Amino acid sequence: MITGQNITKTFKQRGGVLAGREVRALRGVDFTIPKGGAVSFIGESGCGKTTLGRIIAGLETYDSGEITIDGTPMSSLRPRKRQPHFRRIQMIHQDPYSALNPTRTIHQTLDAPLSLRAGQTGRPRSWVDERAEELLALVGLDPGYVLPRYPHQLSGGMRQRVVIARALTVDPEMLVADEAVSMIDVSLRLGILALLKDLRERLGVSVLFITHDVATARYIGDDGELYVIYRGQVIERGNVDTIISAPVHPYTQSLLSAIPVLHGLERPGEQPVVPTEALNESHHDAGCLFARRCPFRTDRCESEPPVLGRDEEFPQEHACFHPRRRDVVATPIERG
Ligand SMILES: Nc1ncnc2c1ncn2[C@@H]1O[C@H](COP(=O)(O)OP(=O)(O)OP(=O)(O)O)[C@@H](O)[C@H]1O
Repeated sequence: MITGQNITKTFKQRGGVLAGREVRALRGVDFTIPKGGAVSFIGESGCGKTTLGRIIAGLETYDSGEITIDGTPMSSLRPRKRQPHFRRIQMIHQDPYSALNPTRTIHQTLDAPLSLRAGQTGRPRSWVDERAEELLALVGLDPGYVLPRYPHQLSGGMRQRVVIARALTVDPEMLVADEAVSMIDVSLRLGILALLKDLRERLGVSVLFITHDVATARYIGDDGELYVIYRGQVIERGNVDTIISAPVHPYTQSLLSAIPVLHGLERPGEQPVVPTEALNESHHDAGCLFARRCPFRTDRCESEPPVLGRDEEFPQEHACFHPRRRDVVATPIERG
């Protein structure tokens, strides 16, 4: 199990007109990813979901907070001693082509980490080739066809399967799939999602999806948890089906709506949700971060920050003073 408490991260813009300006990518995020569980982080571009995924995978530092992997708080270890823990969390990036070395055959790509693993675990050399074939078969590829080939000789879907096979060489506890199907041909996406779902079921590996696409979040399993992130904060969290079928935060409602903006359905005549880019993000952090875009805001929202929590009325957690089921048109979902 992997947990995070109050994770914060601020970036300083390096170049351009905004050089020196601070970007609060994460403003105190808590999360729990159970063993074998499926969690999705969803939110619009720039909300901080990739930063959080990279922190969980040990690829990015964080300013404050604590990450605990299988009961061990990472702050109790020196950076070098953290590596073996984070190695068990493998990231699958959106572009499988750039993730693979174009000058290496798939055999060479898998041989390196497997040889290392064999050395660590005292296995014979013959195990390396056997395991490479086994892993390729596990991800739905024909080892005989794939092993001698270079990445450019494979389709995008095949390449992403190779990336997943490579991630499996270290017997990971968790796969972090960051928009893992967004650059793959639409016809092949479902196959990759089905594979991740299958690996979860067969190997007990947990899967973290980072996506802006609600259908992806939902596909992985109806026991999955959904975290809706807005400007570095989790604003709604709970069972994926519960949130998708009955979101209570106006931001989630606007995100799930088939139409690009949520009109003031509850209070006709109110202004619709304002796109983020229309706002100056640097001010108005005193109250709810969504207040200026929200058609349901009141004075309280402008001055007091709502805290993520559960009340008696709704099963999911939310950070809103005016949670309510509203009649939004959700994106149609197809689940295999
Ligand atoms: N290395 C960096 N240096 C400076 N700012 C950064 C860096 N990485 C991320 N940011 C900023 O932090 C914020 C969160 O970025 P992040 O990539 O985590 O968001 P995201 O929700 O994953 O967006 P996207 O879906 O577009 O990848 C953004 O404002 C982004 O510009």
